[in-house]
Amino acid sequence: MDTAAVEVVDLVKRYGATTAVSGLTFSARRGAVTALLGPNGAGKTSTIEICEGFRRADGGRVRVLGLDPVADATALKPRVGVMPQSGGVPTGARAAEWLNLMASFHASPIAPAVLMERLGLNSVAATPFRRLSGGQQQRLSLACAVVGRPELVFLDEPTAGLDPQARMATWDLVSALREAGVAVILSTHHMEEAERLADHVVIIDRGAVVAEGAPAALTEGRREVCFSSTPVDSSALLAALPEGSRVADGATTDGRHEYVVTTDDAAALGPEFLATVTAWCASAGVLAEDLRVRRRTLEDVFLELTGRELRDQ
Ligand SMILES: Nc1ncnc2c1ncn2[C@@H]1O[C@H](COP(=O)(O)OP(=O)(O)OP(=O)(O)O)[C@@H](O)[C@H]1O
Repeated sequence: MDTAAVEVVDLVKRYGATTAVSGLTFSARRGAVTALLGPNGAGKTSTIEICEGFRRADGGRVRVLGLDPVADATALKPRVGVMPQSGGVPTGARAAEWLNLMASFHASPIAPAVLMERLGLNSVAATPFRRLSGGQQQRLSLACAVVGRPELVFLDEPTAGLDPQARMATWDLVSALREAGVAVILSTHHMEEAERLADHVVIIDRGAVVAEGAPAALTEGRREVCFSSTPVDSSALLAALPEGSRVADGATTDGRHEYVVTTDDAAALGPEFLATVTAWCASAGVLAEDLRVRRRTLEDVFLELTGRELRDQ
């Protein structure tokens, strides 16, 4: 039982000339929630589908519950739940009938009625899949993924497009799975989702891991000094700060500017750094309004690592 739930080493996946995954390495613990975060096209779905045994890798090594997802697919099937990004249920299948059928394939499933209730699907129990709303389709796919009490479940963007109530119900279910000892691998674009649910976050960009750790560890010690004022000479402020500092200058609609000052060396952003910023403001005759030292969020860290610009993949 001490093997990882999922172990991915130097994974490579190509589609023709596109390298979707290029040397990706991470591992996911049993009984923990691991979130894969990354911009569109980062390679999350490709990685998940290889772990699910739906796609073959072009290089590297993947182990799921200690087994090979393709060669050992039969042994893994009853132990692993899968919620794909879309589909997975025949369009004509009625919600409750399909979930009952999925439950019948497992030795000791969760009662389908309990899942239907928990995920707010009772009112559409007799509705064919194609007539469900997008959010209802997702919730039915989630129910199908977990009904067999899997040891490991893959959830590819489980809350994309869900309303706040459905998102909360999904988060509660993921937390309950974790408490029951299930390993959950989820891909998401929601930073709050990763921060609230994940024990371990893997930030992926251009097919490789750019950072990983517990959400608190990823933001640990990362701070920035923020203030607003009339426009200042930000390059002069930068020159007064230690090497590795950065000053972001954002104009606001009322003609004032929001300044965000930070440094690459997290340990350097202490009382002296703040004093240097305020001393410079004093010398330049600048009244720094709303001055504060802010802890950086996972979203700040994510954008810093993966960039702010939209990409043409
Ligand atoms: N079947 C395919 N054929 C060709 N290219 C593909 C295929 N599937 C994915 N790709 C490409 O591989 C890259 C990675 O895609 P992937 O879906 O794995 O990323 P992702 O991180 O899941 O993205 P998103 O957040 O948008 O779902 C993208 O450039 C995508 O266009």
